[in-house]
This record gives sequence, C-alpha cells and structure tokens, in this order.
Amino acid sequence: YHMKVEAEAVQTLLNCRDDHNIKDFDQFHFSPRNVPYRHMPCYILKMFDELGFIRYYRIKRTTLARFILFVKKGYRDAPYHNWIHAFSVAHFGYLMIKNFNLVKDGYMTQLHALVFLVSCLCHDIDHRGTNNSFQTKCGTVLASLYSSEGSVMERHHLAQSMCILNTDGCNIFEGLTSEEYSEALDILRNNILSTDLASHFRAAENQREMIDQGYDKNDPKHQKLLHAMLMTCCDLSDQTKHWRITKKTAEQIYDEFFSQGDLEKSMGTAPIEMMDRERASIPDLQVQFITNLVLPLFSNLAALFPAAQILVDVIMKNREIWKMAKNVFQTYSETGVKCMDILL
Ligand SMILES: Cc1nc2ccc(C(=O)NCC(C)C)cc2n2c(-c3cc(OC(C)(C)C)ccc3Cl)nnc12
Ligand SMILES: [Mg+2]
Ligand SMILES: [Zn+2]
Repeated sequence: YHMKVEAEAVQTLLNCRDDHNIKDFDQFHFSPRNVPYRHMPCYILKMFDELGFIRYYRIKRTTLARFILFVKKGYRDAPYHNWIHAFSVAHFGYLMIKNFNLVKDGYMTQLHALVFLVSCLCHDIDHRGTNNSFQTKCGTVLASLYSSEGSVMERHHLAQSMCILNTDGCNIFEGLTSEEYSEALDILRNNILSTDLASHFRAAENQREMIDQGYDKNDPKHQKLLHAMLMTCCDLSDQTKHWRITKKTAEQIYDEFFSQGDLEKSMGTAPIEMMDRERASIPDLQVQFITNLVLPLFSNLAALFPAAQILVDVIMKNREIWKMAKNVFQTYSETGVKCMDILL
C-alpha cells in the first residue's frame, strides 16, 4: 500500500503563517503537547527553518513539507507512541540544539544536528503500541524480519524512515553531497537504533565513563555515545515537564502497556507485572523508572551541559509526587479505587 499526501495539505503547510507564534517555544519549560494538533507540522517546519537547515542544505520547502506530512501519516493512533510523541521528542531535540549551542560549541556538525532532528521525528514511526519482547513472543512479521539482530521495533522505524526518504518528492537529503548523504544515513541508523531500551542500558555505562573522562569533541566514539544519550533524553523529555504532563504521559504509557498485557493474557501467556493491570502499581513503577533510568541519564546530561540541571530538579520534584502518590494509592486501593484520577 502506498501512503498518499494530498497536494493541498502540502500547500496548507507551506502557507502556515508565523501568526501562531507561541511564547517561550524555545524554552525548556515549554510543553510541546500543548501545541494545537493541527499546528504541529507547521512548528516542525519552523524548527528546521530557524535552525538554518533549509538554507544550509538547500532543502526545498515543498520537499520538507511533504516529508513532514508523510512522517506524520506514518504514525499510528497508539495511546502513547503516536505523532504527538514524535512531535514532542523532536521539539526537545530542537531545544537542546538551541539552548546547549550544540553546533556553535562544536558538539555536533550542522549535518549531525539536521540528522538528529530528523531522527527524533522518525524514531518511532509505525509503532504498534507493543514492545520488542511482544514481537518475538508472538512471532509477529516484524520479529520474523528483525529478531535475529534484536531491536526489532527500532529496525522497523528505521526501515520506514528510509522508505519515506526514498519516496518521490520526500528526500530532504537530496541536496547533500554523496559523502554527506552516506554519513547522514549512518547517523540516522545509529540514532534510531539507540532508542532501544536494551542498547541504552549497554551504552549508559560508557556514557558515564565518557563524561568522567571529559568529552572529546573529536573522538568518533564519544560523538556516537553523545548522539545516543541525546536521543534517549529526547525520548524521555516528558519527564522534564510539569507534573500534569508527566502524569498524562504515564496514563498513556500504561494504557499501552496494559493493552499489551490484556493481549498476552488472551493469547495464553502471562504478562510481566508492568503490563498487568491487575498487578501493576503505577507510582511504584514510575519511582523505579525515574530512579534507575531517567535521573542517571539527565544527571549525565547536566554533567556535560550545566544548563540541564534545572531539568534534573524538575525530574526529582516529579519523583517526589510519585512517592506521595504511592501512599495515596495504598490507602485508596484498599478501598478498591485503583485509578490515576485520584492524583491531583
Ligand atoms: C514514563 C515512562 N515509563 C516507562 C516505564 C517502563 C518502561 C519500560 O519499557 N520498562 C522496561 C524495563 C525493562 C526497563 C518504559 C517507560 N517509558 C518510556 C520508554 C522508553 C524507552 O526507551 C528509552 C527511551 C531508550 C529509555 C522505550 C520505550 C518506552 Cl515506553 N518512555 N517513557 C516511559
Ligand atoms: Mg521507540
Ligand atoms: Zn519514543
């Protein structure tokens, strides 16, 4: 089947005016999830423009507009892994490029930054709301394609992204030289594959060592570790926002997890506790996730970019609320009320 993007949709996107100029769009406290859904493609276009990618790489605006609309169409309507998630991940990538001066201070070339933003936008394309172990356990088509290499979903997200780049009128990299092009695809691949949890755990130790040694801007291994770290930060950026966003994200994630758990039960296999709506305690799981994954990651980021310390502070504050929620949940769950609405 071939996805189609109507010509008038491309035209509408190209005409999107500067008039919806939201305040603080380039600040870390800004929540991209508050941008009106219909304006999101326009804000992606504006980010590419503002970061100078369109000029620098002679990207045709119609090509970029069509690419953005194809990527948006490539996302499914999953509770969490949908276009809004992709938009918020790309927005955080834009925030880091801008607020950490990643290109100006030599952490990335302009090409790396362009590919980084594209990677954020595409990193979960065609996600079905089920994770890698579900693919292998149920022997899905994607598992038959990729399970021998691992990172099943991420390899699919990469394949879908390549497919869009190879679609007529969507190749935003067509203006690159041949060596720039092959470097771009190499970085796109590494970036998207680094959003697999399993590869994050493997890389986390090396990232800590890299920071302790001191980041070497000319070391290709350091560059690759940095890209992976920044991709994971973007993927988890909802954790750096106000409690209301963090709570809503958790609701969407466990909506997805519990649906996978229901599916596994209906197929006769027992889901892990995190995906079992009968057993999971969301506040407990979130305190663990923040403690074991989110905080160490953003602490590494703040070690490299001191401006990220405010993000660590927000994450710790949100974890405190989850800890209070644990008690509230305990009292209420005795009375049978087991839902997130009881949280403020
Ligand atoms: C709020 C929040 N809670 C989560 C709770 C649990 C898990 C989970 O999968 N636990 C499995 C065990 C083995 C650790 C993920 C969660 N999660 C993610 C997420 C991150 C991902 O991968 C990177 C970005 C590389 C870490 C990939 C997929 C997802 Cl859904 N995004 N937000 C969340
Ligand atoms: Mg993913
Ligand atoms: Zn993601």
